[in-house]
Amino acid sequence: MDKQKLIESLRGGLVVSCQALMEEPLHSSFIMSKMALAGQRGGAIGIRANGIEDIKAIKQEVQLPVIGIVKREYPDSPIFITATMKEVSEVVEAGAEIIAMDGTNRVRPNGKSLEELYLNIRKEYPTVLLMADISTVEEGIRASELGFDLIATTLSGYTDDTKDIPLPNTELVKSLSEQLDTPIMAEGGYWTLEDVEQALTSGAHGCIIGSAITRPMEITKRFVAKMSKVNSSME
Ligand SMILES: CC(=O)N[C@H](C=O)[C@@H](O)[C@H](O)[C@H](O)COP(=O)(O)O
Repeated sequence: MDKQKLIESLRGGLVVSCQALMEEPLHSSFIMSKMALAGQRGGAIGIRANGIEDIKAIKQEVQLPVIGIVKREYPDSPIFITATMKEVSEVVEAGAEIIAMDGTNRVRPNGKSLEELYLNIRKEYPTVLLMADISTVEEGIRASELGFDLIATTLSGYTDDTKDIPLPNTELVKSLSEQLDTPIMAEGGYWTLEDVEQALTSGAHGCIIGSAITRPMEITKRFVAKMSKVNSSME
């Protein structure tokens, strides 16, 4: 599929993020591939996944385009989503159609700038689609100026500058989609049907949902918290 067709195929649709890190109960490429299959059968138009093994397992199980990342922590930087060329190469090698990477203005590993990494990727892999995971309007604008194909609001709420902003941040979606032609994917903290309606009416190109669909421990916690509250109010 060519770049434009792939971007168009995401319009108005749901991407299911299938991720379980080492410390999570569902950590397993097999389980993630079945989560992806459930997403595909449910009508999702794409899958977001972390790590070579998960991406490969998912690509064997579903026919949907995959937005790939590699989460890895570095001692000299807070950036953990596809932070360097090493992770980019891993995502490409795993066969993901779209590479998502941190697009914030924070210090990157080895002191590299976002622009340096971006240019390097375009040189090495001229045909891949690139998604910038950003946290603020300024970062979204910068990512668009650099030439990213897609922007996602993934990191709003997860950086020092945005940690107090309530999620989902549909204001960020609205502001970016009003100012930019680059498609904006709503991602981060979407839990309800009203949230996705708000994302689309705010101009989102599509919506990426993880925890509310693929993290049963988090879903359980949410119900338990609500029930505890109700229980205490009835005492
Ligand atoms: C901040 C961060 O590390 N976000 C990650 C990015 O890939 C995932 O852990 C999230 O699940 C994903 O962004 C979807 O968001 P939510 O699970 O809230 O629907």
